Amino acid sequence: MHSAQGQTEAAAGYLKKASRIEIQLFNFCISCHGSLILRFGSMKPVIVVHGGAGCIFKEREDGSRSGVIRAALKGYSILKQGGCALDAVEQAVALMEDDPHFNAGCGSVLNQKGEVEMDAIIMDGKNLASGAVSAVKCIANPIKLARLVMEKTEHMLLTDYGAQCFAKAMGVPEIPGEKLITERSRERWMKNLEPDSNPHKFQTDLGTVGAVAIDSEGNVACATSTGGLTNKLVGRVGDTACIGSGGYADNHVGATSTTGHGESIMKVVLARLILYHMEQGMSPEEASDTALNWMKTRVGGLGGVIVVSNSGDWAARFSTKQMSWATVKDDQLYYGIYTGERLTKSFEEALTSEGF
Ligand SMILES: COC(=O)C[C@H](N)C(=O)O
Repeated sequence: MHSAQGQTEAAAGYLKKASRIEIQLFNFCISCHGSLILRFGSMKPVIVVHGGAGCIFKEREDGSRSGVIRAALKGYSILKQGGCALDAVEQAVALMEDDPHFNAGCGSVLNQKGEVEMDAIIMDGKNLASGAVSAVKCIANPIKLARLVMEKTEHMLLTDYGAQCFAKAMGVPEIPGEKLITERSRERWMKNLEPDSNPHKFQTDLGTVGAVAIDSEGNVACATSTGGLTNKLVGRVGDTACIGSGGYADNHVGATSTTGHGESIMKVVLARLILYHMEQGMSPEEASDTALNWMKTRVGGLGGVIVVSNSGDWAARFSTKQMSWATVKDDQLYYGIYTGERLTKSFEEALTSEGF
């Protein structure tokens, strides 16, 4: 054992042993590129939510602000209790679907026929599993149905009648379509039908909802839900239901959820594009701005995004006039609606002021 070879063998043996010890001490994983990621202890959880990019009308501003804050608090509470990122994003989005201030679930905009048709997607960054529904009617929480598609089928996207049959089979209660329609969405629909109406007027104040999160295990997830565009053609499927456009999550990079002009988002595959920029070394903020700028210059589309990286860095960026968003990290809430606005409160204080 005094030869150089002997020493090398001894060192190799020691390393083998040491790495076995490390395996026992630390939670670790090997990425598909073969790099070893050691996680010392657990990740700090982070959640970011949005309530839609666009031009938020004054009458919807307070409701939209408080809706995203409540959703972020809900999601963060789940993460803080050791819950997983998937549960946090699903519950945060479901809360906003139930809130009539947003264009998702109850409060969804109406299609040309005056009906609600909703799209939703959820994705698990651990294994790239994803589930989506498009053009679904008469259910309260499309995001929950999307999760069932992910977990109970071998498919990734169910649409319209097929999604409705699946919902029935899963015991998801069917509700009257009227229950999803608010006074505001019906008024807009009627105004848009007037011959001299400006078809773009209400297209800017919509309110799609979304969430991204990282949990204490380092798993990321995203969820997005929408009623789509006002007075859209029956059967129109937007970006929200399409993997890579409305959202994407991959533990090797991070997670993102998008909002804005769906047809533009689909043309540049916005969610995956942001993660691609991050893979090339950009921060979540740089990647978001670069991708949003590309969408604007290449196809003339505006939108907004939320991002969390696999190291817990986050961003909420938009090229529209406004986007309501809220984040909780390190027990601190951050939120805003206007460009450059970043208000903050402690998590505990926010829980009390929101009546949780
Ligand atoms: C803010 O509006 C939206 O996000 C709409 C959604 N992206 C759609 O086109 O279906």
